[in-house]
Amino acid sequence: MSAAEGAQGGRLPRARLVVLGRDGCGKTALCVRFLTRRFIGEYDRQREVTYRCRKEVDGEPIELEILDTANKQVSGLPGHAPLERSIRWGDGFVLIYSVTDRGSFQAVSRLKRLIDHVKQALGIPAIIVANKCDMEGGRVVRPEEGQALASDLRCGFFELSVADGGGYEAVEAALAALVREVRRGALHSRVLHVRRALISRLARSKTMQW
Ligand SMILES: Nc1nc2c(ncn2[C@@H]2O[C@H](COP(=O)(O)OP(=O)(O)OP(=O)(O)O)[C@@H](O)[C@H]2O)c(=O)[nH]1
Repeated sequence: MSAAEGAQGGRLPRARLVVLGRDGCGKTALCVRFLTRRFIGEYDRQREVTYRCRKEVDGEPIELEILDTANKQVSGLPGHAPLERSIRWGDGFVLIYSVTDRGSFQAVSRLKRLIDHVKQALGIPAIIVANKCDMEGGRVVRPEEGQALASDLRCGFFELSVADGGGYEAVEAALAALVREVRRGALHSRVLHVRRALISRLARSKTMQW
């Protein structure tokens, strides 16, 4: 796991985050907002892009790689090979939908199931972001529905607008929560690793005594 590897190898800890969601829900806008603090209205992007940046979360520096997946991948659900490759690569996941698009909301459960399936594990760090809450007039997904889905899937939940004045702070808070989860997961696997090593060493020394 990259966050753990970095800490042990003396390099800056790293985490790989993957942004997943239906086309047009604001994946690129979210990434660009996080990286540049700006909201840029239109993008012409067909392929996935990986962004790299250094940030501080809770006063500790971290190197982030953020994969902005292409919409083609998500509409190809389930079992689309490039999407599965992206999921295998990631340590933590942003599942984003637009509150103005029920289809994007429905895609979140399918994406989460795919993550659990590809990773063959439960409790993979993931957050749900309900985007475009500035478009109250066009809202078709209520905040309670998003909250209920997040509790069901055991994910953090953030309703925000990437476009709004406070968009940067909201996106930063959401991604910081995800980084914390990734760090917790990395710590947990380090503890398990040490525990396994100790048990096997103990077993070996007992064998020698006999
Ligand atoms: N009003 C409003 N518009 C937004 C918001 N976030 C993104 N948009 C707009 O929604 C459209 C789609 O945003 P993108 O970031 O390209 O969405 P995407 O999920 O990357 O789309 P694909 O690349 O097609 O998968 C753009 O016109 C954005 O300007 C938001 O919070 N509020």
